[in-house]
Amino acid sequence: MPSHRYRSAYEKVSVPLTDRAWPTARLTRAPLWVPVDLRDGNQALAEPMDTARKSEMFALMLAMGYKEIEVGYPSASQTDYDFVRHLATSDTLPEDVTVVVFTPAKPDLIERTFASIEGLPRAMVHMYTATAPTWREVVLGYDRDGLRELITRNAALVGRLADRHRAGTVRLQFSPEVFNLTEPDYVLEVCDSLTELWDASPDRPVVHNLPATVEIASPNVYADQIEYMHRNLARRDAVILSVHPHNDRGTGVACAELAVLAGAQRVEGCLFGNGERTGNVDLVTLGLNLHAQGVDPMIDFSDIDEIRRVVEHCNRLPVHIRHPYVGDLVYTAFSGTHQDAIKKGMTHHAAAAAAAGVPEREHPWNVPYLPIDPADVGRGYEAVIRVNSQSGKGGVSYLLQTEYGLDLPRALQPEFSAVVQRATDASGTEASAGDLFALFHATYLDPGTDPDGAVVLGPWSTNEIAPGEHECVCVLSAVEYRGRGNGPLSAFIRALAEAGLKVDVLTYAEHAVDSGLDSAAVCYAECRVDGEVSWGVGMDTSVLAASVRAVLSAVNRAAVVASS
Ligand SMILES: CC(=O)SCCNC(=O)CCNC(=O)[C@H](O)C(C)(C)COP(=O)(O)OP(=O)(O)OC[C@H]1O[C@@H](n2cnc3c(N)ncnc32)[C@H](O)[C@@H]1OP(=O)(O)O
Ligand SMILES: CC(C)C(=O)C(=O)O
Ligand SMILES: [Mg+2]
Repeated sequence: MPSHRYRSAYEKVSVPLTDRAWPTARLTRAPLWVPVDLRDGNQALAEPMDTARKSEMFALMLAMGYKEIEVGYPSASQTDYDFVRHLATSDTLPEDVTVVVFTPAKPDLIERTFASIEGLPRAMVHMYTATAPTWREVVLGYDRDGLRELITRNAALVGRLADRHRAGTVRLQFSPEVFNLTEPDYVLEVCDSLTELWDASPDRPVVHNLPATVEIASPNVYADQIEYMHRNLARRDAVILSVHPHNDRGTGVACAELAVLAGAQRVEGCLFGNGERTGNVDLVTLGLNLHAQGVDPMIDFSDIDEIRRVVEHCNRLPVHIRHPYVGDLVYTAFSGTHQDAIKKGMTHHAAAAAAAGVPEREHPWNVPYLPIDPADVGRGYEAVIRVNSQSGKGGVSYLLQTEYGLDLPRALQPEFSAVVQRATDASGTEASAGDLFALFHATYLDPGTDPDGAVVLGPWSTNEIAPGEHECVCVLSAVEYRGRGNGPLSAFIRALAEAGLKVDVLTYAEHAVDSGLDSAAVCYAECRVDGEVSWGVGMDTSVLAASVRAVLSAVNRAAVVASS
């Protein structure tokens, strides 16, 4: 790899900060969130959104609770211009929502931008110019002074046009694009001059938005850059310090979080991280990271699948199945030890909530391997555990319990899990809950084994012939037998002995499959049959019939176990 062609970030940016405070700060409340999907996300799409898709995405953002939304670059395209006009003329903008429009520092484009917002009750005009050395010299063709002069000249125009609108209805924002590669003293100089020019005050604050336009350094470097600005910006109480991370190094979320620790009050990003190249920072992950720390993100993520559906439709891009908080697989465990821990954690959670007398949805969440309760974002538990050849007894028994009401005794779980493992190893595929039940049925409830060797139960009955003495009469493989015992099941076991089958019941368990009088009972019996130990299971609406079938199942399975 020709790594020598690249320079360390520490050589490119040097921040004069030594006593940084961000490492010990805490995230205690949500910053102001500004989705920029309709501008930055949109400019990165192969097929930019038309008015219908823009409207759908905008409606989603309103429903989620965003209060500032960047809606476009109206001087760049007719679609964006028309969308802003639509908002200005439709009179549907909620009173607590401000739209942001984006413009470069070019007089004709600034004027068109202001034309687009005519009639809007509130708007923020966001002017940007790249300030980093390579952009100054190679792209724009200015030195430091020349570029500052261009910025202030165009900012003055922005200020004059804003003043022509009804007082206080237009707020102003500036972004020194590629802030993260710009000399800190130069950014301060430029931002401070605009704060003064626009006469910002605490009740009319300016937004200075400091983008990591192309992420080039580890998040601690960005945090240092933001803390330096936070401490040194003039009229700090008249400035809203905003950040705009991209994700080129895959650390956009970390940059945003550390930037907030370092003093940022506002974060721009996109839903599920759409945006130029590797994307803008993901506002959904940021919001739900706060939620998972006990901090209200002030955004409604309670139906995350619907949010994803709208975003995928509007962007015409899929969200990855492993995307944090929303991917199809992010609340799913395939591996055995994770499933075991989740099953125990869920059971413990339900019991702890019941003991505390609160609904499960209100009780503090502490389930291994699941950072949040999937129900918080509208996801069900059914997909939490899925079974393949990497799975163990915990997952298999969890699915049989949650989907079919079968509470397998602990000692039976490893045996059935081995049966599942053989099947999934052989198929190489996942086994659904339905597949598991079919396998369970075929293994225990209807073994359908060697018809010659199997004991077939014909008509049978039991009677209490004297207090505490029961008789069983049964047909076993077409021959009638009788047996007596102190209960109906022991009478049946004696009848089996008459047929030459010596059976001892070692473990016995039973439960109703559902609640209610008509519910089926399931019985599990671990038996020693002529020296061979095996499990049998029976299911019937009568508990006695289920127990007789369980013992017979153990008898027939013992023959299979002995011959295998
Ligand atoms: C980091 C960001 O996301 S920045 C936003 C980028 N978004 C977009 O570019 C999407 C929309 N853009 C467009 O549709 C077009 O670029 C337009 C309509 C705005 C302009 O198109 P054109 O007039 O054809 O210019 P083009 O984009 O090719 O070139 C940019 C020109 O503006 C200059 N420029 C670029 N940014 C700025 C700025 N912020 N302020 C002032 N001038 C700028 C460049 O130096 C270049 O000038 P030159 O023609 O003298 O060399
Ligand atoms: C805020 C603007 C200029 C931007 O999208 C960026 O720098 O990434
Ligand atoms: Mg950007």
